[in-house]
Amino acid sequence: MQQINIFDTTLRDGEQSAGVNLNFSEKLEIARQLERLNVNIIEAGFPAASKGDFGSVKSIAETVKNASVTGLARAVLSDIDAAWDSLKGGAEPRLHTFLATSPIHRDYKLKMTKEQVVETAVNTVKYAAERFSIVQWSAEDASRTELPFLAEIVEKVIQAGARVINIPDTVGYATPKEYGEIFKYLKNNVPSIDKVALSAHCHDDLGMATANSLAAIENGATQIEGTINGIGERAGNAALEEIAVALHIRKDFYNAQTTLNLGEISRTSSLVSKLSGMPVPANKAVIGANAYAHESGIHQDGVLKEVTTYEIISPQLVGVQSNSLVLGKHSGRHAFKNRLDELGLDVADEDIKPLFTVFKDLADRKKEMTDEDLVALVLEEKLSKEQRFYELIQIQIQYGTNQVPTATVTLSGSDNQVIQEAGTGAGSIEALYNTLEASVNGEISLLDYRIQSVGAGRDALAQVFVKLAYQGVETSGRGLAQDVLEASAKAYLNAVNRVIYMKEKTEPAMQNS
Ligand SMILES: CC(=O)SCCNC(=O)CCNC(=O)[C@H](O)C(C)(C)COP(=O)(O)OP(=O)(O)OC[C@H]1O[C@@H](n2cnc3c(N)ncnc32)[C@H](O)[C@@H]1OP(=O)(O)O
Ligand SMILES: CC(C)C(=O)C(=O)O
Repeated sequence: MQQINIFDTTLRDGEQSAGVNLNFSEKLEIARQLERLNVNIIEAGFPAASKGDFGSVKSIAETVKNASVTGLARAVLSDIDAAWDSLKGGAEPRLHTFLATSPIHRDYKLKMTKEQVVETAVNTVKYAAERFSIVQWSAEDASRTELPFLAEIVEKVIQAGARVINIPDTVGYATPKEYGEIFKYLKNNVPSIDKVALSAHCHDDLGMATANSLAAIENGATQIEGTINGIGERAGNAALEEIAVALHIRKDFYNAQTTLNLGEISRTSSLVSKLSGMPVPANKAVIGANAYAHESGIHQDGVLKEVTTYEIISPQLVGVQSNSLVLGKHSGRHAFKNRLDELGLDVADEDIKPLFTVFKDLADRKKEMTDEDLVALVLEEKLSKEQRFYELIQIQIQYGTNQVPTATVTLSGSDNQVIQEAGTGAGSIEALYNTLEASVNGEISLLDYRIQSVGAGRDALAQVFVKLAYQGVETSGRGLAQDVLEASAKAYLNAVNRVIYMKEKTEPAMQNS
């Protein structure tokens, strides 16, 4: 199986993400985590860029023991000197130097002829090779470079002492087929190519960075450069976690492997996201919050029956604790029942169907049904099933800052007779409760009223608790609904029903005694 070296540039190209600025201790913390992840090479920064970069490359080189540390330098002697001064204390001083080769960069940016580009690259690689044990040379914008010229300069820098040749798709322009063909071309047209390792460095401007990196592996690359979470200049770099997991899951196809400790991926991703301030999109491959979450009923049913029906990566592989079946409006009965069982809610089989109907109705109005919602729903249904005498059919409340609040309620009472009442109050709840009191026949004193939201968010369910005295009995009631007024009405009727239920149960026994 082909061994693929992982070159992590989170601290260099990753830090080139707009808005990201990592301080010294943050860089060191990331470098230590990259060591735990077991990457092979850490590009710690661009020593000539600033004093801060110089200092952090130096201390990372001196601290990290299980990975080779490198720094970037232009084809400029003073850049190489700065890199040497920062890296020479490390175990294996290694330089990454680059010069653009494409006509656009030669003509407009560098203002150099082909000959000048070759001469500069060769001279600086020679200079670097006298100092560093390993020199990596990158042909910036290689994917937009004339192939014969690319082959020519690559051969010359190898002769000058480069040990690794990197072929960047600097602006994320290449397609996987084209990018793979560049590696194939170099393999066939550079006489000394077998003396060096070939490296791929892809950007994600067209969303093809991972695919391009894998295409390079198929065509002879043995080193892959990228960043954690794919952060980096513009649309970012290739996401290393995606490439490593793709190689692992599809080893049957790629026949290649990395040394990465895949179980550290989730931790590394969270650390980089936290310190860089770059959130990971929920749908991001491998490490997104939704990567192991199943939302729809058909998928959830499949996963419950056999997890591989819809899961090709086991979450534990990358250090994620477990998958999740998110309950919502797309969920089905299997997942619903499974979650109730997991929560230890004892629901008889015949009660699942009506409960599921209420669940779907609520889920239609909420983004996600939480465990708290389910517990509240089951308790509510159990309670109202046992003690239902008056049932709420409909309420309508009118409230305006300059008008008297008015409530209209429709209930069904014993023998399914329909009761309709209207009333007013000082506030919406009082209008509602005055009207309910008139509907249920008999005086009611409200002793306590509390409202609580179930879960967080604007779409949280409302749970209302009341304590009241009715027909000489004090009791409590609870109501759950999306709306606070509906929950209030349900809580009130729940308490009234309890009193009637208690009286019905206890009075015959009293009469017989
Ligand atoms: C594709 C990549 O990601 S490459 C890495 C990009 N990263 C960075 O640029 C971050 C660090 N950079 C910096 O801090 C600064 O740009 C520095 C310190 C390197 C240079 O700063 P300045 O001297 O002010 O130059 P400035 O950045 O404005 O322009 C870049 C100069 O380098 C030249 N240059 C660009 N690439 C190279 C190269 N590989 N080799 C030699 N010269 C180069 C440009 O042509 C330009 O030269 P000019 O001044 O003669 O026109
Ligand atoms: C310096 C090189 C490797 C680079 O970052 C690029 O071309 O994107």
